[in-house]
Amino acid sequence: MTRKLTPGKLVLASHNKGKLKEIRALVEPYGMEAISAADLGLPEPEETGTTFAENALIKARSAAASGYVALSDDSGLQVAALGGRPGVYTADWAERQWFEGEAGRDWYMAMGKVEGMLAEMGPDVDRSARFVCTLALVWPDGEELVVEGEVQGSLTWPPRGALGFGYDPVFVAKGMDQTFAEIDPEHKHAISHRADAFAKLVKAVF
Ligand SMILES: O=P(O)(O)OP(=O)(O)OP(=O)(O)OC[C@H]1O[C@@H](n2cnc3c(O)ncnc32)[C@H](O)[C@@H]1O
Ligand SMILES: [Mg+2]
Repeated sequence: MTRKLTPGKLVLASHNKGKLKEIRALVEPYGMEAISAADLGLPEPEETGTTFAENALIKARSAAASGYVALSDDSGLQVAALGGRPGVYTADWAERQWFEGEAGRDWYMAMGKVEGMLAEMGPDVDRSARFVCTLALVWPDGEELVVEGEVQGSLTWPPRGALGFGYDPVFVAKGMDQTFAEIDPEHKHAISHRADAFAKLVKAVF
């Protein structure tokens, strides 16, 4: 049985403002006081893993060195026709996309690359994609928990909507017409890859 999380401080080991906002909204109802790694002045570790779980653990272990329980999120977009790419490298394809609030839409450049590759495959190319989210929870004494969530959907182009973050304007979940950037945050929180992973975390630790 996994250890339970008692209300108190929780370090969010992410430097992505969009993610931080979503994770805060998910954990605060459970009595957790979310502080970001940047607020604590923690360094941003290099994501050298080849899986979402490895990268999530790298980030959470590094933040747990602060002495607080740490929660990290490693996520990405997997495009079926591209054999699951960009996957773990989604942020790399978008370069430093977590600055997008201030500095423009780097994910848009990454999507230029994705759309270019899909276009070469012809007009009938399969546009199925999924978002994956792996959450890692690490206690300062080394206990660890990893959970994974996903949401199936497809890519749309051109982008639509101004809500959410990252690739939300080009992702339409299965059975929906609107992109993740066109629906209310509450709606995204109910069906997203992050919500799916978080539901598993809640079952285990609350
Ligand atoms: O590592 P941290 O500091 O948490 O921030 P990051 O942005 O580098 O995050 P990842 O390494 O996990 O890369 C995830 C990529 O997938 C994108 N992404 C993840 N979840 C998303 C969501 O819900 N909507 C849109 N894009 C998302 C995100 O913008 C990144 O480009
Ligand atoms: Mg990252």
